[in-house]
Amino acid sequence: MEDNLPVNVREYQELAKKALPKMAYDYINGGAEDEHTLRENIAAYTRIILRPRVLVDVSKIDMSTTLLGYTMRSPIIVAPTGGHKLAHPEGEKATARAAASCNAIMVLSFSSSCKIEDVASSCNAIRFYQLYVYKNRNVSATLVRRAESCGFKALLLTVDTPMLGRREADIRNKMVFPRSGNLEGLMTIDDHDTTNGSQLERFARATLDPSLSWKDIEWLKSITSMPIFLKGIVTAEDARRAVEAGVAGVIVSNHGARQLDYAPATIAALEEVVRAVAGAVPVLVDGGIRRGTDVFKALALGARAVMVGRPVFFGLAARGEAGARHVIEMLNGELEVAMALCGCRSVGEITRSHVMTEGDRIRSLL
Ligand SMILES: Cc1cc2nc3c(=O)[nH]c(=O)nc-3n(C[C@H](O)[C@H](O)[C@H](O)COP(=O)(O)O)c2cc1C
Ligand SMILES: CCCCCCCCCCC(=O)C(=O)O
Repeated sequence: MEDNLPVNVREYQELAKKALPKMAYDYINGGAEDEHTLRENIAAYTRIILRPRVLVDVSKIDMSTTLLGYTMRSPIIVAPTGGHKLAHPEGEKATARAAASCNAIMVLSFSSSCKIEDVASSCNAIRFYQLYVYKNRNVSATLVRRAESCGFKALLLTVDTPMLGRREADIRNKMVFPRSGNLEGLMTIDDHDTTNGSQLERFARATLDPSLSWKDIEWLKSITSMPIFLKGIVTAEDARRAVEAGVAGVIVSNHGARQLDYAPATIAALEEVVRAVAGAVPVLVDGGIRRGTDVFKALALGARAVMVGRPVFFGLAARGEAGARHVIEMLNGELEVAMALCGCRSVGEITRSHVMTEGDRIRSLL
């Protein structure tokens, strides 16, 4: 057993910063433009207060929850993040093993540095696949088919990235993204311009399909039988359209504040989306979750589950598979304590009355 293991996500972030080259750390940590939304994703959680309930028998806490009929040990899912080989040579295979050992669902990114097949064979687990749509639809369709035949159980279509947000640290660092084995034989990336800006941004501009629109959900349904979630919804209007389009779930996400700066903090947008969806499909949320209490707050505001991005990446960078696993376990442990101290024995007992938002405080003064 190592001495002085980190005791929270913030300490993992510090270790990751020491362990990684600047270009990699800045890519993982950074957000778009002024990084206002990046700060707000975290700050908005700090403005929500918990309302503890006492004298409840909490000798048994059950954090399990279900999604699409799958039972998870806790409502924490590993968010899709690209390029895990930036953090560790084993890349997404290490993250997949970490998630599987915690019985947590991992969403494999379309821009993963390991092949879909290698991640699938690295260990047994329920996994979802995240999709971007390329201008060459056949490439995306092929990757979807490969994910489905590898046993992935759901598809998360990321809808907030018709083009890449301006991540100024990546532009400054001339960010170079690890090659994805997934594109071998499907697409060649000829980028000889090593002098200027972010290579990832150039590649995204050359390949992502900015014409993707609501009508393409039908196309996606026609090429897969996996249930489809839309990732990147932050308004009631889009949430209602998503339900009308017949998706299996909605993910309140601003892409970890890497796309549109001054988009709302996700925890601030969650209730609006939950109300609009009105129970038709499960609502998930990601962005800024660094504590078990954050998970608790998201569930109290109506999320079925949460996804966690950078914290797991930091764990992987700091201590490989063991670090990624420890991050998930720490968040689980913190959630368990939060539930006990709020008098909740199961996630079903976490209710809106367990939190007080800024809006609640203002309304109580009127
Ligand atoms: C380094 C990094 C890479 C990411 N890559 C992807 C990706 O390939 N596809 C995607 O849909 N979202 C991607 N995201 C966004 C995450 O899925 C998620 O929305 C976000 O990380 C949640 O915020 P958090 O990091 O504060 O937990 C990425 C985020 C980071 C930090
Ligand atoms: C194999 C590279 C695929 C590039 C597709 C678009 C770039 C997305 C990069 C990952 C991402 O979403 C991020 O936030 O970073």
